[in-house]
Amino acid sequence: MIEISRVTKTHGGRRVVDDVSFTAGPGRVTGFLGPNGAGKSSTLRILLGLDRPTSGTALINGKPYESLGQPLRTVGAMLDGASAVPERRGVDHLRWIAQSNRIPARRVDEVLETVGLTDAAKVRVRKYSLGMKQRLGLAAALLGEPRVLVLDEPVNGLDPEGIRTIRTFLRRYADQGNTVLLSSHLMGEIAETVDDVVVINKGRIVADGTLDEITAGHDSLEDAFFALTGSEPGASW
Ligand SMILES: Nc1ncnc2c1ncn2[C@@H]1O[C@H](COP(=O)(O)OP(=O)(O)OP(=O)(O)O)[C@@H](O)[C@H]1O
Repeated sequence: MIEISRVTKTHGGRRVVDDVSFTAGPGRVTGFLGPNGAGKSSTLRILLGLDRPTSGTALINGKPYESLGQPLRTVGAMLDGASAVPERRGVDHLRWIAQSNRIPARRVDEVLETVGLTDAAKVRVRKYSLGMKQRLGLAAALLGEPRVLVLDEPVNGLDPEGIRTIRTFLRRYADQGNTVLLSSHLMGEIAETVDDVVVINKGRIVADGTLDEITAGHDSLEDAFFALTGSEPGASW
């Protein structure tokens, strides 16, 4: 369970996150949607303890990230899929994370299998395609068998097959009772993946509900999004 409550973040006097509140619950895939610069990453960074809010609270299973005993066992995060050292082999990247978080080495093989990277495990990350880097990022997020997943733009740059793979995985993961929060500015790709939708624009939440509630009265999530954010197709993304 993720609970964001009245979070505000100010940079140089400007509110880039402005009184943001929403929850993401177990068994659901929640899409955190908004145009570029809307405040998605800033909010997720606060949730994951990488930045401090100016005010408000962001809790994972009732606790701020800093108070989680073994954070990787509670929440898996992918903020940028390509964060591994390019000269490292995929398997070594995962082993390093496992070791430094006291996660058993057997998990490395398991998550490689889960994301379909077993055959590429010994290839250096610099040779990975974007989709393979995203899979590696997901594998790292899954190492600690967390019940909560937070993914920033997980389908960005993926081809349709890569998007389908991630979508199928997240659906299954949520169906097992886990909590999934993912951000995106790609409405078309996300509509088929999410159960709940939170829309942020210029730092403020402009809509929050189930996919059906948000799209009611519109032809698609994309149309709803443009109506809610007042943006034009292609204007900012
Ligand atoms: N450290 C910082 N100092 C100043 N401004 C910042 C800082 N971090 C973020 N911002 C600004 O806050 C706003 C929100 O950025 P953020 O990255 O959260 O948006 P986003 O919705 O994730 O968009 P994107 O998809 O483009 O990353 C932007 O205008 C950005 O320039």
